[in-house]
Amino acid sequence: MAAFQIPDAFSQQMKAYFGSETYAVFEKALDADTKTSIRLNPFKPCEAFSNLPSVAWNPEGRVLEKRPIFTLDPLFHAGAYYVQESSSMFLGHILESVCAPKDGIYLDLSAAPGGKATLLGSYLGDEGFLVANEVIKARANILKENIIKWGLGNTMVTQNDPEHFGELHGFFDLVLVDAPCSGEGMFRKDPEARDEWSLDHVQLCALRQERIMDQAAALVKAGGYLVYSTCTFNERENEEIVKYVVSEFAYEPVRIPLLPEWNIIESKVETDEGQFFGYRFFPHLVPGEGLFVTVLKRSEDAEVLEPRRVKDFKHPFLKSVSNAEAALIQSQVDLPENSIFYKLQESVFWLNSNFRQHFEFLSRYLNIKYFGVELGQFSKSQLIPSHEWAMSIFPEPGFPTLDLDIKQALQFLRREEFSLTGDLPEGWILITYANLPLGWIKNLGNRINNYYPKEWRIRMQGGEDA
Ligand SMILES: C[S@@+](CC[C@H](N)C(=O)[O-])C[C@H]1O[C@@H](n2cnc3c(N)ncnc32)[C@H](O)[C@@H]1O
Repeated sequence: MAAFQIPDAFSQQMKAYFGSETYAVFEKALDADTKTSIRLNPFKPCEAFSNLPSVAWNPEGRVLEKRPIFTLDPLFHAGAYYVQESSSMFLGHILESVCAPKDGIYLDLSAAPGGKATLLGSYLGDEGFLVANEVIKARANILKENIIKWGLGNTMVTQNDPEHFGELHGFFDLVLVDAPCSGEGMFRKDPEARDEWSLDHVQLCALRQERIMDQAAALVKAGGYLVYSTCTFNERENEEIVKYVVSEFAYEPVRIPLLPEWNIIESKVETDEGQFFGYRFFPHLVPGEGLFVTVLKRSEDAEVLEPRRVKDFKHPFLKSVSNAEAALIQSQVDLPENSIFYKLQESVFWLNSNFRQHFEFLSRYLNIKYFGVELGQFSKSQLIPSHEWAMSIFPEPGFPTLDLDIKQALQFLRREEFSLTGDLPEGWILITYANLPLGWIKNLGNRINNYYPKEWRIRMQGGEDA
């Protein structure tokens, strides 16, 4: 028996959905090669991908001719792009179509590794604020790393179970639930997913999705949006969940405009509350993976929770920064006017002060793993810059910059020793590749210390000839 066969019960289900003839085309597509795509970071512009075709529904998406070794591309480590299959990038089209408020507070409830969270962050830019949450600790760490690399400073990474959001009903302008699912849409990209599939697993996933939606649907404020997606085709985990949500909460349908050549299938979901819409991506019709997504609008008479003012901010780990310390930071670092600072352990963090009240309110309930931009630590009144700061889109004025070629950049990313010729100033130097920051070195005169984080260093050899 061949490895990773398509399960019989799955074939029957899909035959019933498509009919035998279309099913045969669909099944064939499950064994075809996938197309690799990336989504560019609009705040870290680079020329490298300008000649590649865009993803049809997302101008920041690019379709690659073949899959490169991303580990050996310094631009990948610089956060210039995120590797994301193209169906998932439809979220960008949804945000634009519904004119989701750019100055809103968004929540991505199941955000790791961060594909959709970085897309939401790009959309919000410096106007809005995103809570990117992941319940599983190891996955929350990966999410944090990806948010740091994306570098926008508009995101707070939390590690909480959806149940922990119970005090935040009506708080968010938009909530995304990209739910854990039976993964039928991954049968092409990840054939092992076929072996993990069973009807029992589908049912287990659906019940978990209902539990997650019991929490998530309550978190959206009146007039806000709930976006629900899965990477499965199963109606039990898709259309049935839409029916479940609208039977429990007051939501209105949202219809997203499509171009016929995109080959995205609109699914009409008939409920006791009227007709709702879902969008289905099938591998024989689109270049990306299988996906289902729906958008619902919370009724205007639902609740709205404004963050209550926290008079004297108190938190077990997070401390406010005194006016004197804030002035010292501002004197050494050229940051936007709307800046506020906090200390976590010994590190100083920057946050957009427009979101101070929201952040302080959220910090009462959520387990914070990262937020804003970690700037560094003070030593004798001097700020020792952090790697997180180097990865952020804030300029690093006052620090000299050195742009490396591909060979040197890979040596830097491997934390290998390398020599640099020319007149280098002593002290901290920001290392860049194609003018995008990669991290810090410190020139001590007789040697150079490489401050690329040990846990991020690349172990793969090669790539210098790219
Ligand atoms: C499909 S993935 C999310 C992918 C992510 N949105 C992205 O675009 O990169 C689903 C996530 O839900 C998380 N998860 C698992 N069980 C969960 C639960 N009970 N509640 C919320 N999230 C859960 C998983 O750990 C996983 O990271």
